[in-house]
Amino acid sequence: MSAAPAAFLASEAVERHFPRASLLIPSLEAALANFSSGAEGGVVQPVRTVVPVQKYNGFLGVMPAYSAMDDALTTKLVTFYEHKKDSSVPSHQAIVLLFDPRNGSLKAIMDGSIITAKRTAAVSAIATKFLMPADAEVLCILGAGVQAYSHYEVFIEQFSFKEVRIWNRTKENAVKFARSVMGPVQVCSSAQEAVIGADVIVTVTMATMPILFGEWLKPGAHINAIGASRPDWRELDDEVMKNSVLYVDSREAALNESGDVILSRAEIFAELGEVVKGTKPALPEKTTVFKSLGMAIEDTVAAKLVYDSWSAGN
Ligand SMILES: NC(=O)C1=CN([C@@H]2O[C@H](COP(=O)(O)OP(=O)(O)OC[C@H]3O[C@@H](n4cnc5c(N)ncnc54)[C@H](O)[C@@H]3O)[C@@H](O)[C@H]2O)C=CC1
Ligand SMILES: O=C([O-])C1=[NH+]CCC1
Repeated sequence: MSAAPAAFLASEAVERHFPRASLLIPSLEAALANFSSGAEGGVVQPVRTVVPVQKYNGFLGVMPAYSAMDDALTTKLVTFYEHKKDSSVPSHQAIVLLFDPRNGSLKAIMDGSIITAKRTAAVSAIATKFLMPADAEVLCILGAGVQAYSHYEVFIEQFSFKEVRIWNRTKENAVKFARSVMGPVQVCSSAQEAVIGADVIVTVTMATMPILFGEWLKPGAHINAIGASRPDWRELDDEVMKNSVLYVDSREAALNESGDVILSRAEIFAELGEVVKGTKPALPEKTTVFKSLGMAIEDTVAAKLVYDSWSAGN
């Protein structure tokens, strides 16, 4: 007897079954808490394997995870390449494979790019809910790529900022961003101009050297640091790292993969999952950094959401 053929869910299907990042917030909060609960949480997730493709300035990441609570088993394959200016190919491409955990059969192959964009933004929204200052009014986004759009969408839905600012290395992409999203966005000519006075900052660039400097920060600001996922890459300078309370998605990953954490030698205060569980405090009155590297378990719960909706015929 052979297993039923795996379903293929292309990006349109994934989008249809996962139309808003916020749909994933409850299951992501549970997954983050389970991840930070050790063996009791039932999450098995090794630090991802990353294969450098040096000749072409690219990387292949392999991200497997199993969640006993969700009874879901996946692996994501994600490539990330430094953007060539004239490239029509996205810098990040991904697929997620969903297996039947009872027998190892492949149940589905799905586009992973939308999942990556939305689950990352949803995790940042969770961190922001806990860590942003009580009277946050100004949101600043540094970068204008895929993650900038997904973060904007969920942040505008979940919070009520009075002002949104964007800066991008290539200004025309920041202008394009401001023209294509629903609400008003102020395009800034420098990162410094965008950051000064901001309450919540999202760094979503492919920078390998700092683009955010501590001297610009408003005390009490909250930063979601999403890029710089290699041990020798930075988005934040030492002053940001040393003068903030540092939260991470995974301690183990941060100490292996994050240049911002490794090179600054900043002390990790807590995993976000510990804050969700209530075993470590959120300190929204302090200047805080959430250093996100992206976890396989986030893809697992997203793939389950998509597959369950698809198989129910929604
Ligand atoms: N933490 C997580 O879970 C995840 C993190 N990421 C990371 O988020 C970042 C953004 O990803 P996407 O939006 O998908 O990429 P993208 O290629 O769509 O956008 C990248 C943006 O960075 C800008 N940029 C490129 N080089 C730069 C430099 N040297 N200095 C300043 N800006 C620069 C580009 O102009 C563009 O606006 C990347 O670093 C990516 O690896 C991506 C997926 C998940
Ligand atoms: O979690 C993820 O998929 C990634 N993090 C950095 C590059 C891709």
